[in-house]
Amino acid sequence: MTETAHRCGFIAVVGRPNVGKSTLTNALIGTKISIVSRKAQTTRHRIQGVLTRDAEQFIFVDTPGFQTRHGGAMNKMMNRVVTQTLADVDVVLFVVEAGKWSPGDEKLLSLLHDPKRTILVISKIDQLKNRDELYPFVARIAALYQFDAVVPVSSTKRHQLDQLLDEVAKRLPENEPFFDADTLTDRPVRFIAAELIREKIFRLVGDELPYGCTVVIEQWEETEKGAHVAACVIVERDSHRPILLGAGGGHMKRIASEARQDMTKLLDKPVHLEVYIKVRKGWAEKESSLRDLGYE
Ligand SMILES: Nc1nc2c(ncn2[C@@H]2O[C@H](COP(=O)(O)OP(=O)(O)OP(=O)(O)O)[C@@H](O)[C@H]2O)c(=O)[nH]1
Repeated sequence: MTETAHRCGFIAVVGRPNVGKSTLTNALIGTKISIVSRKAQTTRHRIQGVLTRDAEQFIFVDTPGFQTRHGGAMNKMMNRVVTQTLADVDVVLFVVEAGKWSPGDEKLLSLLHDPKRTILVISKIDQLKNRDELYPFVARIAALYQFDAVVPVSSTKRHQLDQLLDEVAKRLPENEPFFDADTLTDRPVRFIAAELIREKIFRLVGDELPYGCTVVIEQWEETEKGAHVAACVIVERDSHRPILLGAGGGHMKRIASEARQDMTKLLDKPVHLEVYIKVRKGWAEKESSLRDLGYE
């Protein structure tokens, strides 16, 4: 490949809770998500978002939570999952809050093992009262681990985000884009919200539920303080309803709760979410039904 070859790869953002991982990821990729979540799940990683530039495609993946609270076997197992994810991606962004190094950071650091692909991101630098503190802080962490690069950022003020992307880009492998531009969307949040519910359904009961399932947002009331969303999951057969509900409605509760959490992050405000199930027999075959649901 030539020097100008296209680059594409997977990136994991790790750090202890509250260091600003989600804010950073959202600031980097915006709300551009892949509408091929169904397909994406069959790969090793769960795709969180994709950023496409002329010469690079950045695919951000979810990293399972790092566990320090549970001891023994549980802890070991969780940490193995984290280590595995980090070993599978092309670039790791290790996020540490400016001026705040803690035992939690140190534990997580011990799970990293390929320094060539790991960038130390110092977050929330806008909160630092004295910029002179930054250098000794970085030096202290860099002494513990051989990071490949260090980039201080502010996600809220959008400082140094392009520099960070440039550092990531250099470390992505030469690949053609994995996603076509037209499978990526910055369609309105309502669409993304429906997509989030659909994604949870596929993750939880995708194997048991045939293709005939769609999600329609029926009600959307949003104020500065919060949002009230009512969504309807349309299935093809009566027999699909209990699959979706699960024992004691457990599946549906989990789907709604996880989707609500994601929507809260997306909208950055509290969300009240109601999810209903409707059976519309044979909807997938009926042209008129498809038009009702917004498909042309
Ligand atoms: N001032 C400032 N605050 C930030 C910045 N980035 C994140 N924050 C704030 O830090 C808090 C935590 O941010 P999150 O992005 O939720 O952190 P996280 O690491 O994803 O947290 P978990 O989901 O708990 O792991 C929020 O209140 C953010 O608004 C930044 O660049 N500057």
